[in-house]
Amino acid sequence: MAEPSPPPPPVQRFIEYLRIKTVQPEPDYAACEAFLRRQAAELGLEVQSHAFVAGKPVVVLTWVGTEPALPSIILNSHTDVVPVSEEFWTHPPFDAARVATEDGDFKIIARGTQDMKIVGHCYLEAVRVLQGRGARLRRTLHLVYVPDEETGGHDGMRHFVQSDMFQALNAGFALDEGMANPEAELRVFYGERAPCWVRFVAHGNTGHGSQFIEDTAAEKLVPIINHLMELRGEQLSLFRTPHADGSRRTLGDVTTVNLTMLQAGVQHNVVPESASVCFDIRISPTLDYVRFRRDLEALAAAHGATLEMVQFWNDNTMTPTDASNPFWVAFEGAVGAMGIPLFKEIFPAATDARYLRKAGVPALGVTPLRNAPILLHDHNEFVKESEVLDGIKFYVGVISAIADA
Ligand SMILES: CSCC[C@H](NC=O)C(=O)O
Ligand SMILES: [Zn+2]
Ligand SMILES: [Zn+2]
Repeated sequence: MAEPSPPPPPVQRFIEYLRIKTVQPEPDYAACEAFLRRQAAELGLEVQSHAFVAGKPVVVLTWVGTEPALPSIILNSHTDVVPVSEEFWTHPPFDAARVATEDGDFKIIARGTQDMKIVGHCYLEAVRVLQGRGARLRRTLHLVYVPDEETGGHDGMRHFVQSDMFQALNAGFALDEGMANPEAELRVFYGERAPCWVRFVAHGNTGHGSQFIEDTAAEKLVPIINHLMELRGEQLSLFRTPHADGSRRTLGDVTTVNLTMLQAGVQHNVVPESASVCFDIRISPTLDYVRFRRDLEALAAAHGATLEMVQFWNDNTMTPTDASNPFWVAFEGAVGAMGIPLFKEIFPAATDARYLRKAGVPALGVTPLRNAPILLHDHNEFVKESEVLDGIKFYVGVISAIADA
């Protein structure tokens, strides 16, 4: 059989990015920064890098616009990827194998292809295309590469948005990640659900497992668990009920509740002195998060348990998707001109865009993968070569429009 032709240069560079092991919990950020600096040098972009936490750099590549006093555009992406269970992969997850498909395309198989190196890579390639055409954009572009999104952004974007370095960017609008869609529309995320990770802890009487011990730790947790499971049931029914106009509800429209950890006990015949239960709750912006938090506190108190807020995001700023937002108008126009249908949604999980929105920078979450399986955090994550090349064209159109808005 004939050797397949080598990948086109933009795909070759994508493969190079994917081979850098920026995998949690010990991402190789040094190699990643070196890669980004090489790209910036080729493209004549200015580079700023600052590690707010040792060894975890935020790298900003800047293409100055013709009107640098205007608010700038942030093109954000995280460089870290989630761990792999290598035994479930058909190809080593950091080889970035290029495998021919029957329809003449290729699969690029690697951790981070969808989440979200395709996005960070396409930003750079789009700049390369625009520069090749001799284009000049009005607004300054900042390609921002942040660490540690996958662990909540606490060591990356959280510090960055509070920094002078961020203030100096004078950002007016941002793009960040979205999610693939098995359907034909491009999903565009204009807000996110607030992550709320809670732990209820109860203490109680102990004794021999053969007795009627009263007021035990575990039984204090039972009504708490029941209450939250009831809420879960209500929200699940709501999720399955279409909107009044017949359109289906998405996860972003409802609040999900999952019991994720339970702990108690030392031995089968010993009534445990303490017990704890953890929930991963994602609060829809349709719910009042301040009141929700108070209700959880009251629930714990009513049953003699303590409540630990492991994560609580106290903001639900949404990016306007109407004529009041000139960047939305430009985005929607550019996407429409490419003949791509849009589907507006609230992101079900948490991305770094929440820090940007809270800091006052309107942000949209987009990953240019349509008619494609959702593989983020999954085994055998891949994108097709044609999707990378189409993604570059997508950002050429979108970036030109929003940078001239
Ligand atoms: C609360 S920070 C956790 C962030 C994480 N983001 C991506 O998966 C998530 O679980 O949504
Ligand atoms: Zn991501
Ligand atoms: Zn992720």
